[in-house]
Amino acid sequence: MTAARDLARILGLWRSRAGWLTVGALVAAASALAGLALLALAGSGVSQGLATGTLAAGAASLILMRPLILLRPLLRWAERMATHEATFRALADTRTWFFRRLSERLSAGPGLNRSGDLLGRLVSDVEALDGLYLRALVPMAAAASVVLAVAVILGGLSPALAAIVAIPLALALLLPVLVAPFAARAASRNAAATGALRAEAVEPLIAMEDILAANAEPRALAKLEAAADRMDGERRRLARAGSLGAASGTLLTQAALLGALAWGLAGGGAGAGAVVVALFLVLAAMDALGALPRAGAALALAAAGARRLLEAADQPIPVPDPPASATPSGHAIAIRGLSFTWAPDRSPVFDNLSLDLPEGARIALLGPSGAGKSTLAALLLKLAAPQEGVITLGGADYTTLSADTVRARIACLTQDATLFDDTIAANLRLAAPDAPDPALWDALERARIADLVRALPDGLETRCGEAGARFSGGQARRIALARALLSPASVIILDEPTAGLDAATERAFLETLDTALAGRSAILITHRLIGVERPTRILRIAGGQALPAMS
Ligand SMILES: Nc1ncnc2c1ncn2[C@@H]1O[C@H](COP(=O)(O)OP(=O)(O)OP(=O)(O)O)[C@@H](O)[C@H]1O
Repeated sequence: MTAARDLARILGLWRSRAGWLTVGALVAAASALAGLALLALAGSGVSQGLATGTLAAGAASLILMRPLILLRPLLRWAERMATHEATFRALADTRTWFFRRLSERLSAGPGLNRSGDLLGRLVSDVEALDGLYLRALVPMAAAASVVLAVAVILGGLSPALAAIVAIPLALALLLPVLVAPFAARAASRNAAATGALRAEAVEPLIAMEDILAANAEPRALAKLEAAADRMDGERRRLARAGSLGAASGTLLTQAALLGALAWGLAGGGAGAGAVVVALFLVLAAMDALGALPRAGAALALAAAGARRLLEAADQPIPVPDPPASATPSGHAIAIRGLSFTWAPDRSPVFDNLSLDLPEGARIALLGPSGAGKSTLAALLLKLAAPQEGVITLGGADYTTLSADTVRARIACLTQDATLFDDTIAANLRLAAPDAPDPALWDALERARIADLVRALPDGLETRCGEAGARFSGGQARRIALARALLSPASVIILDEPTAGLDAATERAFLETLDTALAGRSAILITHRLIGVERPTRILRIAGGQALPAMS
């Protein structure tokens, strides 16, 4: 039941592709019917030959067969083209939809899932959905039209013969829905095992240096092998359900074949000619029905994929947007009576915290590790929402502001800011897509990294490597800092901006903080001040409160 509901929701996502999907199914049905017509004509030719003692009597059928002989491969080709085109479009839509849903849900908070598992959902679970259309719905539509045509053709010759042949064939049509529940458990475990395998592979690959340094390679490999074994086991179980379906399909088509023969031998009314036609029709139907047992496993796999996608996509949004955003007047920030905990079973990070950041102010926020400095940044960026208290930006309550509105006014250099595997210019333009090159150089100058970039043969076009691997930690941090400084936002949060910088560069950057942040408000999150930052206020986060502090 849940499976049917999940699959119906996925089909709902594909609504805008209904045209392509319907054309694909219709062409597939036409192609199957052309195959049926070909063998029906062959059967009728042979039966006329049998009746007159010479195959020449079937010449009329042969003439009719000629266009079909050309049409059939043409329809097959068109079927492949149309069904695959429809699938590619529907799956592309699903991926975009899923990615958007994830981006709304994973911005902060306790990790929903391991990244490798989420990657699995985005790739293999979405791919499993192609089976819903390509391997289940399309073959089922084609087979149903063939069985219907067999019943109609034979019904014209003999209703009894039509019943004997069409009933087992119609039963074979039910195979996908009968096989799917048997395959469901294995399919769902297979999907989970595939996700786990990806997670076991992705995590060590991302952190390979740490794995090698700890001599933990054999352990990582053993976990990977165990996950692969689990996945293989489930795939074997799935294959068993598929073979059971295939055997039942063969049994049913043979029952139709033998039924027609037995009816003929027993001297059924319509004569040998009708039996020959019936035999040819069953042979033609076997082609279309042959795909159905696989359709059962495909349905189960698609349902398992759909469940995993919807499970992740339906997580509650940590900070829902209001239906329409208010517009802040200015960018002064005020926090009143804020209480926040990351999860109900965790101790609160803030308890009745109040804080003001007037326009143009620069607050230095100090506090021991784990005090909640980065959590405050997450709350100000609307990546998390307080359980109690009010935050306002330019006089507007955060609950009336969309995340986009807030993030257009508040930029942040997070503690673990990442560089992407693209050029330096593209990494910088994440913050300001239309910024011209001189603005990029200006931001790099302010972050004290322009000289290094200038010395690179490709300058701004130098690729950063995955997670900025091309650069040292401190260099990558300064490029990320330049990105934050490039942002046109009026409030900048700098979470440990000088982490990874040597003392001289740190001092040089902090001394120029005034120019770097000219005209903007700023929150400087740091463990310690070195005396050159010139903040307008210094606060210490401790015990869930922001208290005035001496540096
Ligand atoms: N995304 C998150 N999900 C769940 N808990 C979190 C998350 N971020 C922080 N926490 C928890 O909130 C508390 C405050 O952490 P936070 O990172 O805000 O401290 P911090 O003052 O920035 O520390 P540090 O100086 O070490 O960076 C910690 O107990 C931490 O475990």
